[in-house]
Amino acid sequence: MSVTVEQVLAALSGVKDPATGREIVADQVSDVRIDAAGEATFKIDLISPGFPLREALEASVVAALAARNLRGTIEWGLKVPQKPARQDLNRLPTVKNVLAVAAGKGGVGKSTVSVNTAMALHRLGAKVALLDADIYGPSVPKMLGTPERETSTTLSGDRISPALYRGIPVMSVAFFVEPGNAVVWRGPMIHKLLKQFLEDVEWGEIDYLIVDLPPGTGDAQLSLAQLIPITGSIMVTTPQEVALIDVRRAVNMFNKLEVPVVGVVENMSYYVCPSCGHHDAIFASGGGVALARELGVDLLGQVPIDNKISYGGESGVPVVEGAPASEQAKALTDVAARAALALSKLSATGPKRSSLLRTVT
Ligand SMILES: Nc1ncnc2c1ncn2[C@@H]1O[C@H](COP(=O)(O)OP(=O)(O)OP(=O)(O)O)[C@@H](O)[C@H]1O
Repeated sequence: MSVTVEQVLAALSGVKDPATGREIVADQVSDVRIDAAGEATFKIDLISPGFPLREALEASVVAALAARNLRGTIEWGLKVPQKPARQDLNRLPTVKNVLAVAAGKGGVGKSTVSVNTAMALHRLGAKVALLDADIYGPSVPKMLGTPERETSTTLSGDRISPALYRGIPVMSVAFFVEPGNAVVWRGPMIHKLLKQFLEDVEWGEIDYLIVDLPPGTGDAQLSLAQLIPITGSIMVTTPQEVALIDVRRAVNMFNKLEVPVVGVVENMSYYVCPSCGHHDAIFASGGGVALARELGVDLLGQVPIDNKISYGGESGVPVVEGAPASEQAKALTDVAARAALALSKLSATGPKRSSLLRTVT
């Protein structure tokens, strides 16, 4: 008996995306076709790259078809949802989502997480760009090595094309500020420069613009977070309680700005003994887990302290690119996939604010 396109769609009609709870036939199933042997093939667009719930979705699809004595071949695609329209988001009309990477204090690995998140999502098939807005220590270009293309202005002079590193468009304060002159540049000039990055840069069609914010919660951070149309933010911390206090302050800032905090990354979580593989919590343990619970957000991952990661930063080849099969790269790739999923869920289902506003004054 030959199957029809209508039968396949009818079978799939009850299947829901486990991330959003919405029926996939609404806008994720396309291109249903039946070959000469009567076998069905169709495309399902996932809402985020490296989709951790893909197996669950696949199982529901197979079960729904089997319930009607049907079978089919799935071709997986990627369609990242557009963030909900907000007035200030018009500044970046070709960018679907802006993910800010923030930290309560310096040196916790915020730039390392930014660069590896961008690289990991790029490797998973998303269109990614990276904005280094860390006015105090713009380190993104150094962490990415030599650019394939430098930044330049267009012939008309009113548009800027970003530099290209490993296939990722990048803009950085470092391209315009001599390292020793950063102090002179702070304040209104930096603000103006970043405004230009948002309004005059030809980012192209982008699923996720990753923004490396400066650490802390001072006036500079506040004005940047207001300037940049952030869809959601992730907080990078180390496990010690003293780092966590600063994170709470930073989360409070985002809450005041109504920017959802989508998750916490605990960096330098543990050390893996290279001889025996034992995991040692050299600083403290459980801080990130407790913080995520307190905020009512996901713990996006615990990243080990490891010289592969620091070497990746020093050498200009991020660990997710240089040693993709390593435990360290997998931990960082998981962080990226979970952050992307959280953002896509926000865009697909509307924002949910962190509960911190209720718990911290
Ligand atoms: N998980 C890790 N394992 C080993 N080294 C790490 C790890 N994370 C970060 N580092 C190293 O720690 C240093 C600080 O990291 P990074 O520059 O990413 O921090 P940051 O929070 O962005 O700092 P800043 O406040 O200067 O912007 C770098 O030398 C980096 O390579």
